[in-house]
Amino acid sequence: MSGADIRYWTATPGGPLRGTLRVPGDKSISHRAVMLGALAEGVTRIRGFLEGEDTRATARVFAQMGVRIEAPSDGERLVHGVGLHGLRAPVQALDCGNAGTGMRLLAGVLAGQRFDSVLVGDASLTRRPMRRVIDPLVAMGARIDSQDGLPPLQVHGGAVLHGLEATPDVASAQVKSAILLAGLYAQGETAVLEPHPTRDYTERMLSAFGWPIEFSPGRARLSGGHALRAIDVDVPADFSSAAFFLVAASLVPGSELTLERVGVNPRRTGLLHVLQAMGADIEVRPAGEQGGEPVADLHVRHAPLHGIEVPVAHVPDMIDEFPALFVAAACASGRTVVRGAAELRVKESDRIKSMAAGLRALGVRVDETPDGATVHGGPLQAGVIDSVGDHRIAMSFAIAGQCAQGPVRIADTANVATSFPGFVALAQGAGMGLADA
Ligand SMILES: O=C(O)C1=C[C@@H](OP(=O)(O)O)[C@@H](O)[C@H](O)C1
Ligand SMILES: C=C(OP(=O)(O)O)C(=O)O
Repeated sequence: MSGADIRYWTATPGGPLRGTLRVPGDKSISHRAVMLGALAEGVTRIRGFLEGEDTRATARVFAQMGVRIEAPSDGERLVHGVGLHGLRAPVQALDCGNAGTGMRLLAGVLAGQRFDSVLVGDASLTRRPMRRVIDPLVAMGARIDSQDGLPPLQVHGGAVLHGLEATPDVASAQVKSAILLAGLYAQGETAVLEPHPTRDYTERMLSAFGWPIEFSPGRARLSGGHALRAIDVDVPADFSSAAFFLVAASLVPGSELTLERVGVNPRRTGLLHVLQAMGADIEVRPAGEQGGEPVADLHVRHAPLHGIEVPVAHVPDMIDEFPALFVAAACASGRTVVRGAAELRVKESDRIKSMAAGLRALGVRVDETPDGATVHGGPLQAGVIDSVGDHRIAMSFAIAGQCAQGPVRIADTANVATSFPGFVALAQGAGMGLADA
């Protein structure tokens, strides 16, 4: 990106956050709804689809393989499924943009096709490790080439896949999902036994699309040779997007905010438990089910936070929320210790390094470790932050700016559109001091 293209935000304390907000649709569910809708028989109607760059990239990839996807209104998609074997060979490389989820799950789908394909991504995605999906898929019979386990991935068509009992070392829903999606095309049974349970959206959605699957936390098992039948998918609001507002309203005196109909799958709500343990006042008001997922209105009021040792068992259930947690920790009294979170180093950026650098620029002491950090709460000063093109880093420092003693200027914020289009307007509407300049 040339200097002239870099977008900046300026975050300043704006006063209490108030009102009722609905954040955009869940990213993980939106990716999967397009994928399974494309491979199903019939027309899948998606409501609450995340209009983010990551999920739109996934929709474009399936359009390149002959799937008709209509967008009758904002957040709505009609996916005209082509059936499990109906995808067509793409003419060009399939561009997943910034999305690890898109690329890793697609690798599983493409491993079972008759045609060759190439998966590419942006500069950040091109640095992210793919061996974690390549190795189990190759063990199932797939043929995938890469340079040192990094994108682009060349997926060769016509491989005969067989089922496998996979025991990945890393707790990753993306790895589990890639294996299960390849398992749809495999002979025999495919099982995944995880080192720690991760989000189970692929399992729940396969079942809703009529594919026989057995699953329980940390375990999933299915066989090839069935069919997917189109359904309607009503996507709940994304907990990871709501997280920024949970932290901001907890930190800013006088705040009282309700986040409506947020997906509260237990594999996503680790931050809720951790913030509550730090003293946050968050009430979870169950609001039934949406798209087969539990949803709740989250009512948050300002409360003073104190540092804690984050229980390692919560780490996979809050993996995308650590940047926001680091800000909560910086504004809390005492120390917050994070361990067992080495996965943060292989996200859109090295999120331990990016958050430590940004917080230090605001005068906060952060001691990094290979798998976490200790954040010492204290006053935040004015400063300039580089988001390094990582959406969650940019939004986290917008929250930090609400508690700082002077303006926090954040460089390179355009990437927020990957997961949270409309963040600035929603944040301003809630009362945050945030200028897109
Ligand atoms: O399966 C998914 O939709 C996701 C899984 C997580 O990644 P890992 O599987 O790498 O932990 C998460 O960080 C990502 O934002 C979405
Ligand atoms: C890690 C993330 O997404 P992905 O892996 O899909 O790029 C994220 O959204 O924080």
